[in-house]
Amino acid sequence: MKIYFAASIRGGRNDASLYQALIDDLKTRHTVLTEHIGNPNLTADGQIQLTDQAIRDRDIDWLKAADMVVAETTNPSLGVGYELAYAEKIKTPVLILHRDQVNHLSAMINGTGYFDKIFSYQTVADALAILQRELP
Ligand SMILES: O=c1[nH]c(=O)n([C@H]2C[C@H](O)[C@@H](COP(=O)(O)O)O2)cc1CO
Repeated sequence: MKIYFAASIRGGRNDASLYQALIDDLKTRHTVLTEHIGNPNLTADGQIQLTDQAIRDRDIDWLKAADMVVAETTNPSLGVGYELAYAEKIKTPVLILHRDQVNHLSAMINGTGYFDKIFSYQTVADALAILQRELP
């Protein structure tokens, strides 16, 4: 499957190594369109070599091409919220991973019936087990 992995960039990069671990696992079985999100050298400035319009248009093209969106939502991100709403509009299936012990997922996501695969997890190993079970 082609997977659009969504996670925080300008919202903050504290979980960048976690994103990398999730992407590395998905890549063993699927194609990840947004590999850059796990890049440890990508800071909260974002992809400054591109214009914001180029980032947005490229990502929407990838979102339209994706079979599935996988989002790690613990670190709040406006961009991820936008991508999730877009996925809902174009009816792309979504899987959400969130660490409830860190914060509560936005009601605007948790309260949307379309998002019916929301998994709370604690450790990286838990998250990897969810991905391996749900996206074999
Ligand atoms: O440089 C970027 N590259 C990029 O692909 N994005 C996309 C992919 C991420 O899933 C999402 C992150 O949004 P934000 O930067 O608001 O946290 O937006 C966002 C930025 C910067 O906003």
